[in-house]
Amino acid sequence: MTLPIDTGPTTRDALLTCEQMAACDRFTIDNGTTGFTLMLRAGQGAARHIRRAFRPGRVLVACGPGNNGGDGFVIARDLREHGWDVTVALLGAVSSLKGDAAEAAAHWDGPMAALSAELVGSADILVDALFGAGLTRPVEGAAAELLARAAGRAASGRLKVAAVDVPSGVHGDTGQVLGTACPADLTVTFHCRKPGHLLQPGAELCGGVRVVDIGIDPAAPAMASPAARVIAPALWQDRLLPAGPADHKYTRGHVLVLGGAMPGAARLAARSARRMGAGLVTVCTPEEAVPLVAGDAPGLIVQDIPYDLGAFVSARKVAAIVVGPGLGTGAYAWRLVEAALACTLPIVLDADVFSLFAGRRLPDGGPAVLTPHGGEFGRLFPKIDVRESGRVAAVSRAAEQCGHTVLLKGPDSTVAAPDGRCALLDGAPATLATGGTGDVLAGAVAALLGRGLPPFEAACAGAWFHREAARRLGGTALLAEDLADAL
Ligand SMILES: NC(=O)C1=CN([C@@H]2O[C@H](COP(=O)(O)OP(=O)(O)OC[C@H]3O[C@@H](n4cnc5c(N)ncnc54)[C@H](O)[C@@H]3O)[C@@H](O)[C@H]2O)[C@@H](O)CC1
Ligand SMILES: Nc1ncnc2c1ncn2[C@@H]1O[C@H](COP(=O)(O)OP(=O)(O)O)[C@@H](O)[C@H]1O
Ligand SMILES: [K+]
Repeated sequence: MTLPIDTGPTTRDALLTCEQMAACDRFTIDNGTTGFTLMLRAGQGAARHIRRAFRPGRVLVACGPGNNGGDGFVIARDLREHGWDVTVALLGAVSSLKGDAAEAAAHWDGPMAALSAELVGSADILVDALFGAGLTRPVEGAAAELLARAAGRAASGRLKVAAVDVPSGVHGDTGQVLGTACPADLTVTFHCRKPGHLLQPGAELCGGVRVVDIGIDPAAPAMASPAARVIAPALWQDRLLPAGPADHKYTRGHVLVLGGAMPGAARLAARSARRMGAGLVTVCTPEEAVPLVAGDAPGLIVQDIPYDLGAFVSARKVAAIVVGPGLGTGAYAWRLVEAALACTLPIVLDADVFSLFAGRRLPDGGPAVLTPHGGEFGRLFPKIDVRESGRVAAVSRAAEQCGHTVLLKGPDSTVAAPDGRCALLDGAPATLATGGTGDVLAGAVAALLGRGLPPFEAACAGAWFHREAARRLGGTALLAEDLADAL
C-alpha cells in the first residue's frame, strides 16, 4: 500500500475553493491517476507530517463519512505501521462508506469504535479526519461533542490535534466555522492551501499549515484561475523597479497627502510614503496645522490646501494622492474628496472617506485603491455581508461594484480588483492592531501607485511591505511611527 510520495511544500501561491480543488482531483483522475492513489498520497503525506510534528502516543483518528475520513484510515494505517498505538473512531457505519473511503477502510485492520466523545479522554493525539472540503452543514451531534471535548483537553495541554485538510467545521472557502471546530496544532492540506487556511477564524484554528503535493495534474483548468492568491512579491516585483541613474524625484513619484481634522494621520501617511520610496511628498493641510505637520520633517513639503487643486497637481507633477486619514467628515472634507477625485490621478481613499460616502456611489475619478477596515467596509457597502459570503466573495463583489481595487484590512487582509483578481495576506502580526498603522498603510500604497504600480499590485505590495515591517519590529507594542520608519 506504500506509494512514492512527495510531501515537499508546493511553491504555488494559488488558493483554490473546495469546488476548484474537487475539479482538480477529477481532472487528474480523468487523466489516469486513480482517486485511491490520490488518497494514499494525501494520507501518507499527512501521516509523515504528523510523525514529524508529534512524539508517538495514543492516537485517536476520528473519521467522517466521506473522503476526509478515507484519508484518516490511510493515516491510521501508516502510523500503526510505524509502531504507534492507533484507534479509529468512525462516524456512521463502515458499510455506509463509499468508493475510495470504503477501500481505505478495508485496509484498516486495527481497533475501531463508533465515534463518541468519551474516546478522546484516553488519547494523546487526535487526528481530525471528520470533514474536509465536503462540509455542507454545521457540525452537530456526536462529531460536535467529540470536537468540543477535544478542544477542552487540548486547552489543558493533554491532547495534540492534527487536522486533515482543514479543522473539521471550518469552511475551506471562507474560514468560517459551521457549528463547532477544534483548534489544531497542525493542519495538513493537499496540493495547495484554500482561502479558509488564511481567513479568520479558520487561520487561527489551523495552527501550522503544511501542504502535501499529491500529484495533481498541473494542466487542471482551475489552476489558471484560482479563487485567490497568497500576497507575495511575485505579484509585483517585475513592475517595481529600484531607482536607476536616469531617475529624478518626479520619476520616483510625487505623492500628495491631503490632511484635515487630525494632522497626525497625514504625518504618518506622509512619512510612510517617503520610506516607501516616493520621490517627493507634499502634505496639503488646513493652514493652522501647517507648522505642526512641517515640525520635525524638513524633507517634507507642507502647505495649506490650494484653492485650485487640479491646477496644483498638474503644476507640481503629482503622481498619486492619498485622502482620508485624519480628514474629518464636515463640508470641508467632502469638498476636498470631490476635488481630489476630480484630479483623476491614482488615489488612495481611506478612513473618513468611507463615512462621507456611506452607502453611496463614489464620484468618478482616477484609478483608486480603497483601504477600509471591517467597520468602514460595512458603511460603504451596506448590502454586502462579509460574514455570510466570506471575504473573498465579499471584497470581490465590492471591487466589481465600485470599479476600484478594494483592500479590506484586518488580521486577514483581502485585496480584490474589479477584474476578478483576489489576493490574501498571510500571517500579519497582531501587533498591527494599534492606532495609526492604517495611515501608514495608506501612505505606503500611495507611494507604490506613484512609483507606477497599478492599483491591485500597489495594494498587495503595500500590505506585504507593511506586514514585513511589523514582523521586523517584533515586540509586543508597535508604534505606527516606528512602523513607517521600518518600511
Ligand atoms: N480524490 C479526491 O477527491 C481526494 C479527496 N481528498 C480528501 O477528501 C476530502 C473531501 O472529501 P468529500 O468530498 O468526500 O467530503 P468530506 O469527507 O469532507 O465530507 C463529505 C461527507 O460528509 C457529509 N457531511 C458534510 N457535512 C456534514 C455535517 N456537518 N455533519 C454530518 N455529515 C456531514 C456529507 O454528506 C458527505 O457524506 C478532502 O477534504 C480531502 O481530505 C484527498 O483524499 C485527496 C484526494
Ligand atoms: N489583529 C490584527 N492582526 C494583524 N493585522 C491587523 C490586526 N488588526 C489590524 N491589523 C492591521 O492594522 C492596520 C490597521 O488599520 P486601521 O484599522 O485603519 O487603523 P488606524 O485607522 O488606527 O490606522 C491594517 O493594516 C490592518 O490590516
Ligand atoms: K478535517
